[in-house]
Order: sequence, then structure tokens, then C-alpha cells
Amino acid sequence: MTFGENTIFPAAISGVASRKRKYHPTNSTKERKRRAMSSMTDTMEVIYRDIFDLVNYTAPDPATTPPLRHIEQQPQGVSETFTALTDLLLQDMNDSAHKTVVSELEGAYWTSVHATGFNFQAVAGADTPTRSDSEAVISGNHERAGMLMSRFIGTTDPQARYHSAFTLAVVWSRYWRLAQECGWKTVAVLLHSSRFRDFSRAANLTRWGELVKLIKTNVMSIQLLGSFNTGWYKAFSDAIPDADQVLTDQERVGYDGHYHHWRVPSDPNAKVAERHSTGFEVGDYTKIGNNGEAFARDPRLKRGAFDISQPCGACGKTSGECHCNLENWSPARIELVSTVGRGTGVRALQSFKAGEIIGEYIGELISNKASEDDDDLYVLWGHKNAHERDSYSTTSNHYGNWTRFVNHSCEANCVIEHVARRGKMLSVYRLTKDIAMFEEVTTNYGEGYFLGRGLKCLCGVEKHLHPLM
Ligand SMILES: C[S@@+](CC[C@H](N)C(=O)[O-])C[C@H]1O[C@@H](n2cnc3c(N)ncnc32)[C@H](O)[C@@H]1O
Repeated sequence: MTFGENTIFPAAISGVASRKRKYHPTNSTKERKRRAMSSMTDTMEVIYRDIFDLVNYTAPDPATTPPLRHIEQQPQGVSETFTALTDLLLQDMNDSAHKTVVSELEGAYWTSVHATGFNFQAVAGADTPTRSDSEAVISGNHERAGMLMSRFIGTTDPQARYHSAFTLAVVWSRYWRLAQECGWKTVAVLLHSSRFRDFSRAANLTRWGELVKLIKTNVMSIQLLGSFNTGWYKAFSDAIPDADQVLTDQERVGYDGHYHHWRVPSDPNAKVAERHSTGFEVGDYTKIGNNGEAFARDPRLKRGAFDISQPCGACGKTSGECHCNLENWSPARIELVSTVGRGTGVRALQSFKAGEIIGEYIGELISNKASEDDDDLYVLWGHKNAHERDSYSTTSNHYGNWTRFVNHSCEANCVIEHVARRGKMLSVYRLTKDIAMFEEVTTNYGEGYFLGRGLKCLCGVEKHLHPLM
């Protein structure tokens, strides 16, 4: 099968770019739902950003983590109960990971009940903890208990020390219930986000319920993100003996160092995120090759002296001001998802504005001739500004990054552009529409891609680019 300039991604460049469609809000049910959820996705977006920003998170130093104020002030009996429960949960680690956080939260619950003399069960509707023997066990390990509670219940921020025990009781009941519904890992990851913690203190019941709904449909996504971006896993294994053993359960998502090896299942109830088994490798594997033979030089290099005063083709700024890091591009918060019938796709974990560049299409560089000889689903045909003699394509068939998973839509929101940057041609994905968090990123492969292969387009829009698609 041979691809022409207009049969695969380049069609998106010439075709869709010149036919820009503006986004018009409609009164459809879908649109109404979208608007209603948008304020909550704003919150979710900040929570995700907080978690993304935790790549370099280091767990608080137990020696310097201040104990909680209400713990300092509570009467002796309560302190003993609290300590006892925390120790109990440490001993119970072999039971199950889920139980652990429930125990922690039970400990917190009892602490609050004793500190305030108020049983929030009636207010928050939480079930009563069952550890009737808790008051009898005393170990005196107060500092460790405080450290653990702060670390895993997320109250290390100084402000939390001044919240009333009542507020904490309500908040803890929320965490506790969330842990029961979404698993302790989800709570542990979320608690790294200050927005999440603030929200759980400030939101009324209705708003909290809306957020919980959103969390429940994205449990795997949050857990996966947490595995790669938070220090909780390390903090947890450092603090708890046998943590590894406990964590090696069915729900564990792999930790192989690359976030984009994993895709979030479309079924929110699925336990395990799937790892890519296509043999495809993720990474910046841009290589120069012509079916085994190397190009004489990198065919993306533009001829003539490299003029540093030329603006960057990606951001339009001059080189002093340009901070594009296209060679190792990964700033966009996106994730891979399994779609129905269309394989793996890409969805946004933040909102983006039309015009933003979200990633570079990378892969092996092959000659155009080689790409014509092979029915390669991932080939990006030719670069417009490349010198004819060095004409080449990029394929992410074997190597590439997440951009290879961008699916086709007949109402796409993204195009590929070839831009010159520092004397080199790069292929980048630029958005043509604003997109919201959780929306799929799509591009236009061109109708020839589907018609030429007899493939059916499953993008789901009412009117396809071609009636036979
Ligand atoms: C460049 S790849 C995109 C990533 C791909 N979904 C995967 O899992 O590797 C192109 C392939 O994705 C699938 N695909 C993408 N968009 C599609 C659509 N709108 N309808 C049906 N299949 C689609 C087709 O199998 C197509 O050959």
C-alpha cells in the first residue's frame, strides 16, 4: 500500500488546518452536562497538576514534621487511643492494603470523637468503627503515630494544625468513605494535592459528592499517575515493614519508569491498567536510517548556516526567549486510554487552548521510498520543507512517544505541523480547538487512510469526512 501526501497525517496539515472550525456551544444534553461538570473538572485539573508536580516529591522528614496541634492538646486518654490504633494498623499490615487506610482513618475517627466529644456519625453518616478493644492497647509511640498520620492523611501543611477537631472529623470521614469506595491508593495519591485537601475541608456535601463521582470514574488514572509521580510508594515502603509484600496485590500498577507504557482502561471498574504488549518501545528514539542505510546526514537539517536570530518555528520567539524543549517533549499532561474499537488513544489531563503545541511526533526516520513499500500504520509522510534529495518520512512503528497513539476523528482537534527550530525540521502536534480535561486528542488522517485499507472509521461523529468511511 502506498501513501500519498494526502492519505495520512499530512492531510491533516493541509486539509484541516485550512478548514478551521470554531467551537460552538450547543444546547445538546452532552454540552449541558459538559458545562455542569466544567467547574468540577477545574478542581480536578488542579488536583492532577498538583500530582504531576510531585515528580520530585520527597516525603517529609519525620524528625522535622510537626505534630498536629489537636494531638498535642488532646487529653491523655485520647492520645493513648490514637497511638494504640496506629500501632494496631502497623501490626495489621499483612491483612490487606485497603484495610490499612481504613484502620488509619478509624484511628483518626476515634481521635476526633474523643477530642471533641462529638460523634460525627450522625452528621456525616459514617459507619461506626468496630475496634472495641482499641482503648485497651497502649504503646506510647506518639511521635511515630503523628508522623504517619500526617504523612498518609495529608495534614502536613502548617495550616492544618489550626483546623478544629470537628472539621478534621468531617474531613476524615470523607477520606475514610472515599477509601472504602475507591481504594486506599487513590486516597493516598490524592492526599498529595493541596487542592484536594483544601477542597475536602471546604466543599459542601453536594460539591464533595460531585468530586467523588469524578474521582470514581478515574480511579485507575489517579492510581497510575500516583505510581509515577508521587513519593507515596517510597515513603510507604520506607515507613512500613513488609510494605512490598503488602503492595504486591492485584491492584498494583507497574512501576517500570515510564508513564506512557501504561494505558488506562475505559472501564473504570477494571482493576489493572494494561501494559502495551505491541513490542513498541517508548522513548526519544529519533534515529536516522534508510532501511538499514544511514542517511548521509540528518535529513531534517535545513540547508545554509543556522541563523540564531531566526524565531523558533514552534513558539515564534527568538532563541533567547524560546524555552521549547521539543527534543525531549513531555510537558503536556496527557494519558493513554483504551478506546472501544480504536485501540489506544490519547486524552488530555488538563485543558488546552487552540494553538498550543502539545508534543513532537518522533520516531525512526526512513526514506519516503521505504515508507511506500510498507503498509505502516504509523508513518508520517514526508516533511514539506525537507530538501527533495533527502526526502524522508517518520515512523513510530517501533519507536516513538505518546503522539503515535493519537487517533483519527472526522472532527479532529489537532493537526501536525512541520516547524523549523534551530535549523532543524520538527513535526509537532498543534491544537486547532480548545479542549477540556479528559477530552480525547484527535487528528485527521485523511480519508484515504481508511478508504485505502477498507477500514471503518469509528470516530463517532454524525458526518464523516467521506460517506464511505
Ligand atoms: C496511528 S495509530 C493510532 C494509535 C492506535 N489506536 C494504537 O492503538 O496503536 C492508527 C490506528 O488506530 C486505529 N484508529 C485510529 N483512529 C481510528 C478511528 N477513527 N476509527 C477506527 N480506527 C481508528 C486504527 O487501527 C489505525 O490504523
